[in-house]
Amino acid sequence: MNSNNRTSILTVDHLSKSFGGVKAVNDLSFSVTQNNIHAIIGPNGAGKSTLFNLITGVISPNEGKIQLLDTDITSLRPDKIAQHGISRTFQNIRLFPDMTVFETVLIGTYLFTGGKLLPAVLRTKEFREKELQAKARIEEILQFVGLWEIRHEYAAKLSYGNQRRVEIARALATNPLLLLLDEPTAGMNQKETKELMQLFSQVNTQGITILIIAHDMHLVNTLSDQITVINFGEKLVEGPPELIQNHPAVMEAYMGRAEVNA
Ligand SMILES: Nc1ncnc2c1ncn2[C@@H]1O[C@H](COP(=O)(O)OP(=O)(O)OP(=O)(O)O)[C@@H](O)[C@H]1O
Repeated sequence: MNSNNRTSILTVDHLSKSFGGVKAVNDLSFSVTQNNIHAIIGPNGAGKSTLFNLITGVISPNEGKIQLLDTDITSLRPDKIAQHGISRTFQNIRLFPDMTVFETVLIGTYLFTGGKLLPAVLRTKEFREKELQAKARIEEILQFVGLWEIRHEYAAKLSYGNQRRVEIARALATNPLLLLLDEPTAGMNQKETKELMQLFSQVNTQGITILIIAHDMHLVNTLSDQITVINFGEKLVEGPPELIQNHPAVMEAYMGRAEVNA
C-alpha cells in the first residue's frame, strides 16, 4: 500500500450504462490511485459487476470515458484492454475442467494477450523462445501464489481457495498494472479468506494496483486505502476506511442488508 504516490492509474469519468429501463451505472466518476488497494462496495444490485464489465470491455457504456493512465480504453476489446495492463478475476471462478494448474496459467497468457495460433502450431523458433520465457515467468508466479508444488494437479479439482489462487496466477501472468478482483473471497472459509488477504497485500507490494469488489467489511477495512461506495449505480460516498465505516449514508444504504454485518 502506498498512498504517497498520487498518480491516477484508472479514471472513470461520467460513466453510464443502462439495461432497458435499469440504470445499472449512472453518471459514475472516480479515480484509482496508483499502487493503492481501492475497494468498490455497495448493496446487491448496486452496479459493481457492471462497472467491472465496463472497465474490462465486456460491455460498452452508453456514456462516459474510462482511462488507464494516459490511454482512453473506453469500449476497447477485452484482449486489447488486457494488453494495456488490466487483468481480472471473476465472481464465479472460471476454470477449464481438463487443465492442470500450470496449463491454466500458461494458456491464460495466450488467451488474454491475444497470442497468435499459427506460430504456436508451427512451433517456430520465436514461438519456442517466447514459450520458454513464459514458462519461467509462470514458475515465478506459481511459487509466489503458493501453487508450484501442485502445478500438475487439475485446477478445477483443487480446494476453493486454491482455485482462486489459480485465477489470480492466471491474471498475474499477463503482467497487469491493475488487477480487478470481483468478490474474491465469496464462499471462502475464514482460513482461506485470511490467506487470500495476505496474498492480495503481497501482490500489491509488488507494485500492482488493486481494485476490489467485496462484501466482507473486515477485508475492505483492513486492506483498502480508499473505498468508493455505490448505490443504484451512483457514487454515494468515497474515502478511506475510517471515513466510510460509520458514515450515515453508507449505514442507510446497507440498512437491513446482511452484508453490513459480514
Ligand atoms: N445483462 C443485464 N441485463 C439486464 N439487467 C442487468 C444486466 N446486468 C446487470 N443488470 C441489472 O443492473 C443492476 C446492477 O447489477 P450488477 O450485477 O452490476 O450489481 P452488483 O452490485 O454487482 O450486484 P451483486 O452485489 O448482487 O453482485 C441490477 O439491477 C441488475 O439486475
